[in-house]
Amino acid sequence: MQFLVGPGWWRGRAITACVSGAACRMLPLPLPVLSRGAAARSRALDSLHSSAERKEKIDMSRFPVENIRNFSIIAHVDHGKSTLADRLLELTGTIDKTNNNKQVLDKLQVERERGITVKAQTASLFYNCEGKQYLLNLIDTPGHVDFSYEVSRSLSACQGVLLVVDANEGIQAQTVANFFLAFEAQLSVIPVINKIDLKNADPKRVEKQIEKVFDIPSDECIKISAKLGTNVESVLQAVIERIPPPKVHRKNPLRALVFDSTFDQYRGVIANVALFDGVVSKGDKIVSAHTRKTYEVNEVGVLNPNELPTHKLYAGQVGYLIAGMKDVTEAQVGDTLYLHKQPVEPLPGFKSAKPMVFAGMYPVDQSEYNNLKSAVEKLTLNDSSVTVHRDSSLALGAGWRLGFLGLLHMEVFNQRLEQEYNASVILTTPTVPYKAVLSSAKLIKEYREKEITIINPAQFPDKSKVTEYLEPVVLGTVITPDEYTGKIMMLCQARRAIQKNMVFIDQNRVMLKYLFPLNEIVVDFYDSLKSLSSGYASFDYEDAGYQTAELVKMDILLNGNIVEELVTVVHKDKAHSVGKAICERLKDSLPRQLFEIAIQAAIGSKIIARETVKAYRKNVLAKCYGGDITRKMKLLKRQAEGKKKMRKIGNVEVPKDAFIKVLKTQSDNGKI
Ligand SMILES: Nc1nc2c(ncn2[C@@H]2O[C@H](COP(=O)(O)OP(=O)(O)OP(=O)(O)O)[C@@H](O)[C@H]2O)c(=O)[nH]1
Repeated sequence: MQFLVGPGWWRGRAITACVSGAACRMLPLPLPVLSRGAAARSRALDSLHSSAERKEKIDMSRFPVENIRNFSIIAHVDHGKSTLADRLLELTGTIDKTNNNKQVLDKLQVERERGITVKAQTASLFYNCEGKQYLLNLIDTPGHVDFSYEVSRSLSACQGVLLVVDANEGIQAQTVANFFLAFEAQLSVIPVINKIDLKNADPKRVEKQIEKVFDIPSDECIKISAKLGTNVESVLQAVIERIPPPKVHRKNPLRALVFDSTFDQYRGVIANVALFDGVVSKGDKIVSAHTRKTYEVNEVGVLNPNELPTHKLYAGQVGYLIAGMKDVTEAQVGDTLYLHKQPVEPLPGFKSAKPMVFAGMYPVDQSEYNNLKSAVEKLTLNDSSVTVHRDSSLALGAGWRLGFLGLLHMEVFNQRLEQEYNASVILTTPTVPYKAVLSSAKLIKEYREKEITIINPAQFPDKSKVTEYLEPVVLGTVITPDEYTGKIMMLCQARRAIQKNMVFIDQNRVMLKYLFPLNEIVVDFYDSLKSLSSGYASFDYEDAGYQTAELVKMDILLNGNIVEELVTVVHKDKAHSVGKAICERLKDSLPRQLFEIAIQAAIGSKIIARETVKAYRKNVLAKCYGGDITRKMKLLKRQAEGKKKMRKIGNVEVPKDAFIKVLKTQSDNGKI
């Protein structure tokens, strides 16, 4: 197998001496005023939040660097990250133990409705062990590939991870992807085999997979049931024993990394920070290395999991900071904050997220443009992996072309706009970022470069002006029970994929690696894979650059007129089937009119698919029995004029809601 980790990498990690687990007390760390158990503490915290006057705050200097552990929980989708986080919050007294604690860190409505984590969440836990007071900063991360940018950013604030693997499903595609994110970041990895209570759980088999694929000895795996709470204490002990404290210097000038941020309409930007050096307190004057703007810190604190103000934050700690940043551009994820009087070298920050799909977004009603603009700006602050370019369209007016990490990401963004900002939007057909190497001197001059990226199909240059087209490709990993391998290989072939590797991770599970054109997997590949493997196969992918491709621009025409919003770029071999699908869908959403409507898909001047909406011949004389002949003539003339007028304009009048319906159906169905 190609990417097994070399032996011994794992054992080199730092280990902090820790006392035996038996002596650890699973108690909440009592604050001076909050010492009567979790319930009292919870009540006290409520009052802390409600009363700005409250003086007693946690003294964070009580947590020296050696008593701090910063870690993320990473896993494949649904392997139990958020449930494990619930149990850790309960065990440390951060929340009361009740039967209602289900994925408490998944706070967004979209997360609760879809049952998935889309946003990484931080929680600081206070834990007493052998007389020592530990500060454990936990970050619960999403599992779906579209949100892996959240995972990689979260890892920058950590020294270790809990790699959770389902005891029944075993290692899946995102387990591998997330493990390598942690491995490349040189973090300590604690494998946790979860759901051992399941009837079909086979932790021994999963241990062997972990040993084979990640070279982690099986005796390092911790077997738990996060749902029932079985053996979860050992996870806390392992965090203390196996994850090293952060390497930081409190005496140095402040260096705080902004690794996430959210927007609160009353308090402005709330930046999640990891302190690499120094100390920050309320009242400090700080500078953003990115914008060079100076701010006064209004509040610092930790997330417990709600905001809990503190006097200060010290190097090694992870918390939040509010400093009157009102404009969304002021709080860049990856920025370094430092003290006004003590400039420092900024931290490396993050590679920016690379969008995989682009779509046009427009307000349903243009009068809503400014409201939508403000909503998009605020939401992109909470989700910095979305890229935004201004755009406009003849039919839909002013809007944006947004870049997303995948279709689920696009759907979630849309849902959040609707739910959190009450915004109603139109999304156009999603497209992947193609490239063209230009041959036309005129175009090269216009674009000021020879190779251009096309994120709007309407701007796809003609073949006569191009040396070659390039399409984005990804290296995909499929993990499946062996019995589905044949069918999956056929599916991959149909998606123009090239096989790169195949390896057995145990007696009956196969890991396949394929190079896929991104366009072929971004929409419905995952659904097809799930349906032909009865839900057992998993899929993940990573960017693998570009390859030459025979691409064509496909226009959709209504009675000979191009519909700009429905222009798509497709591979030459797929043009017919995609064109047919769009025409059929458009036919369903256009009302019949007084004349026939030809819906056509065309490549250049060649029509490749056609549907017809029959004319609705209104019998305007139906109510004129007998009667006056001049009245009949008048009505017939009016009908003819109506037809003539539409034809004369040379355009079909598409009711706006019908048009919106087509665009919405496309993105809802995700079929194109
Ligand atoms: N039987 C059993 N079910 C579990 C256990 N842990 C989690 N689950 C269930 O597995 C499902 C997924 O759990 P989550 O905690 O949401 O998983 P996740 O990894 O956070 O999911 P994403 O954030 O969407 O990737 C839920 O229905 C949980 O109740 C366990 O130990 N045993």
